[in-house]
Amino acid sequence: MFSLPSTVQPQVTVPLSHLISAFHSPKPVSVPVNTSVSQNKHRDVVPEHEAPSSEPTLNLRDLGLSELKIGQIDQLVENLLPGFCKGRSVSPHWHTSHVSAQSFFENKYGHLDMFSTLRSSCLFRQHPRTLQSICSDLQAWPVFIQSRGFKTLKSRTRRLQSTSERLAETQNVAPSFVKGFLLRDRGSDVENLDKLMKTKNIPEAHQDAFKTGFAEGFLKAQALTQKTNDSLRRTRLILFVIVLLGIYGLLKNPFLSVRFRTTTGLDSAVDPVQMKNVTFEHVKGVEEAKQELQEVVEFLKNPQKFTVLGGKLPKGILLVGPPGTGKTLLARAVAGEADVPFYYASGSEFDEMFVGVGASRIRNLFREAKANAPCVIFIDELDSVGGKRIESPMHPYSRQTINQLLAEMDGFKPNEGVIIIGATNFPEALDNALIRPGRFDMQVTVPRPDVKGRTEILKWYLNKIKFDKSVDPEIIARGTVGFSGAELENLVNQAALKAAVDGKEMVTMKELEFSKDKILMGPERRSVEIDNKNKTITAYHESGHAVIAYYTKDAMPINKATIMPRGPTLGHVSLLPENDRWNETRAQLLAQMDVSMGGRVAEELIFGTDHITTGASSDFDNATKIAKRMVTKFGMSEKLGVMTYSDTGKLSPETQSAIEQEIRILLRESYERAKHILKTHAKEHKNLAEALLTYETLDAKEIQIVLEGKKLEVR
Ligand SMILES: Nc1ncnc2c1ncn2[C@@H]1O[C@H](COP(=O)(O)OP(=O)(O)OP(=O)(O)O)[C@@H](O)[C@H]1O
Ligand SMILES: [Zn+2]
Repeated sequence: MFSLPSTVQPQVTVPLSHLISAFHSPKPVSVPVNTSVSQNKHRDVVPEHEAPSSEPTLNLRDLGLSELKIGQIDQLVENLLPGFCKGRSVSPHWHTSHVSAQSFFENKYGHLDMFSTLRSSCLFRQHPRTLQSICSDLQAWPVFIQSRGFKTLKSRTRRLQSTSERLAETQNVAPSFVKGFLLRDRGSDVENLDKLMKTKNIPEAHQDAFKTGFAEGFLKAQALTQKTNDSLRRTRLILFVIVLLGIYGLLKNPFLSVRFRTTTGLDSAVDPVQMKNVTFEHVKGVEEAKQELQEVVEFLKNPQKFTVLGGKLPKGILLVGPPGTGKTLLARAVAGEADVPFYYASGSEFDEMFVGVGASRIRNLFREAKANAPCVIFIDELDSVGGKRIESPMHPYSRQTINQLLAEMDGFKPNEGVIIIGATNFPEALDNALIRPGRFDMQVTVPRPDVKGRTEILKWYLNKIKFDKSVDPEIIARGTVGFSGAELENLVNQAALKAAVDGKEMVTMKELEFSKDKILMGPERRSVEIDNKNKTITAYHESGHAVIAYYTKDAMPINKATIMPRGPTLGHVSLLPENDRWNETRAQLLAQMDVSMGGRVAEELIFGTDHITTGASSDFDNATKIAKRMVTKFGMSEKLGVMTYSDTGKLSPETQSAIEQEIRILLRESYERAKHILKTHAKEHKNLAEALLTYETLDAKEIQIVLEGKKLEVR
C-alpha cells in the first residue's frame, strides 16, 4: 500500500504515460477490484489501442506500485496538484492506453509545432483539469516521449537528479539507484526498483513510504515540468510578439521603409492630386508668368491638337523666383486649369544618403505619371536634386539621382502629355544638362510683385476677411516694397488676428499698418519703459527726419512717424514711394541721404554737440551706402568719373583715398543741407516733436496738419 504522508518528498520521476498505462494495465495481478473493472472495460472496447503502441507499456506491478489504489493516487494528485482531480473519477469513456499527442505534427515529429502551441496554449489551460486531460497535455511534451525526448529528459533528469540526490542522502537512499533509474532503460529500471528494494533490504514497513515517495516524486516532477513548460510557452509567446513588433518597427524605420516603399512602388510622392480648385484666378500679380503658362494649359487640355500641327511643346518648365512668390501655386493652377492630375515632389525627397533610393523614387514618380497622362509633375526645390553634379560627401548619390531624372525626361515623347514643372530660387545652381533644350528648356520668371501686383494680392486676401471700407490696399502695397505674395498674405492674416485681439469687428488701416511694421521691424515693445529725456530726444530725432522729408523736393512722401519702440528701434519715420522705383535719380539719392541726416542734425541743433546720441548710427549706415554706391557704381562723382570700382580693397591707395574723400564730401554736404532745412523750419520741427510726444504716432495727414501750423483734432 502506498501511504501518502504529506511530508514525503518527491524523489524520482517516470514518464506519466507509464503511470497511466499502469492504471489501465490489461494484466492486473493484485489490483483492487474497482481498478480492474475499469481496466477490463477498457480492454473490451478498444483492445487494438494496446497492440500498436510503440511506447513501452508498464503496469503498476512493473513499477512496483501494484498496491497503489486509484483513490490513493487521487489523493496524492490532489495534495500535490490541487484542483487537478476536482470532479474526476476514472472516466468510463477514457479508454486509451496509448495517449496520443494533441496533433498529428506532434505525433509525427515528437515535439510541438511552435505555432500551434502559441495558437492553442490558452485554450489548453481552460480545459477541465482531469487527470486524463493533464496526461494528454503532458504527453505532448517531448520530455515524456522517451524515444525522442532524450536530450530534454536528460537535462531535466539532471535537475531532478540533484534534488533526488540531496533527498536520497538525507533519507538514506543510495544515489546510485536514483541515477541508474533515471538514466538507464525503463524496463530494467523498473526491475531495478524491485531488486533494489530487495537488495537494499528496505524494511517492509518502509517500502510503502518508499513507493509513495516514488509516486509523489513523479507527480511533483510533473507539476514542476508543467510549470516550466507553461513558462516556456509564455516566454515563447512573448518572444514571438517581440519579434513581430521588432519586424513592424523595422519596417517603420525611415531607412527600411524608404526601401520598402520604393521597391513596392507605394511611395507617397507618387500620389496624384486633382487640382480642380486651384486656377489662375487664385494667382495674383504675376500676369506675365500666367500668360506664358497658358499655352501649357492648352496643350494639357488637348495634346493631339498640338501634335497634329507638328507643334512641339517643352517637356520641362522651370519656374524661377524668390521664395513665396507663388511658383507652387502657379504649377497647381496649371494642373487645375487643365483639370489633370498633379504630382507633387520636393527635390529634397530625392536627396537620399542611400544608394539608389533617390533614383528609384524618380523612376516611380515618372512611371505613375506616364500611366496617368496627361498630367503635371511638379518638382519643388529642383536645385536640391538637380544641382551641379559635384562629388560631395553630404550627397554621395546625387549624381545617380540627376542622371535618373535626365534619363526619365529623355525617356518620354513630347506628345505623351506629361509636363514637368520645376521650381527653384537658384537657377544658377542647376546642372547645365538639366536646362538644355529637351529638358527644362522653358524658363518662366516669377518675380516679387510690383505695387500693382501687391495691391491685387492684398485685395484678394482682404476679400477673405472682414475689412473696413476706409482700407486702401494701395497704401499698404506702396509701403511693402519687396514683399512676396506669401508675405502679403501673412500681413493680412496678422491684421485680422490683431483686430480680433483688440475686439474689433473689422480690419482697418490701423491693423494693416500695425502688421506691416511688425513684419518689417519686429513687434512693438510697449512694455519698455523709456524715460522722458530719451522720449524727447527720440521725438526730435524722428521729427527731424520727417521735416527734411517734407521740405525736400525729391524725397519720398512721408507715410508715418512714431516714437513707439519696435524691434531694435526707439522710433521711426516711414516714407512711401508713389510707385515702385525702377530707377533712381541723383537728386532722389541725395534727398534720401538728407533725410537720413535729419535725425542727428536735429539732436545737435536742439540738445547741443555734447548731447548727440548713438541713435543715428543706422541713419549714417544708410547715407554712407548711398554715397558709396553713387561714387563707385553709378558714376555720379565728378572727380572719379564714369567708372565702376567693384573691389575697392584691391584698388591703389590713391584711388581708395580719392573714393573715401568723395564719399565724405557727399555726406558732409548732405549734413549741411539738412542742417539748413531744420534751422529754417525750427518752429515746425518743434511742433512736430511735441505732437509726437503727445500722440506717439502720427500718419501722413496729421504730420501735414502739424507742419502747416494747424491744430490737431483731439483723438
Ligand atoms: N502671386 C500670388 N498670388 C496669391 N497668393 C500667393 C501668391 N504668391 C504666394 N501666394 C501665397 O503664398 C503661398 C506660398 O506660395 P508658394 O508656395 O506658391 O510660393 P513658392 O514660390 O513656391 O515658394 P518657395 O520657393 O518657397 O517654394 C501660396 O500658397 C499663396 O497662399
Ligand atoms: Zn534716425
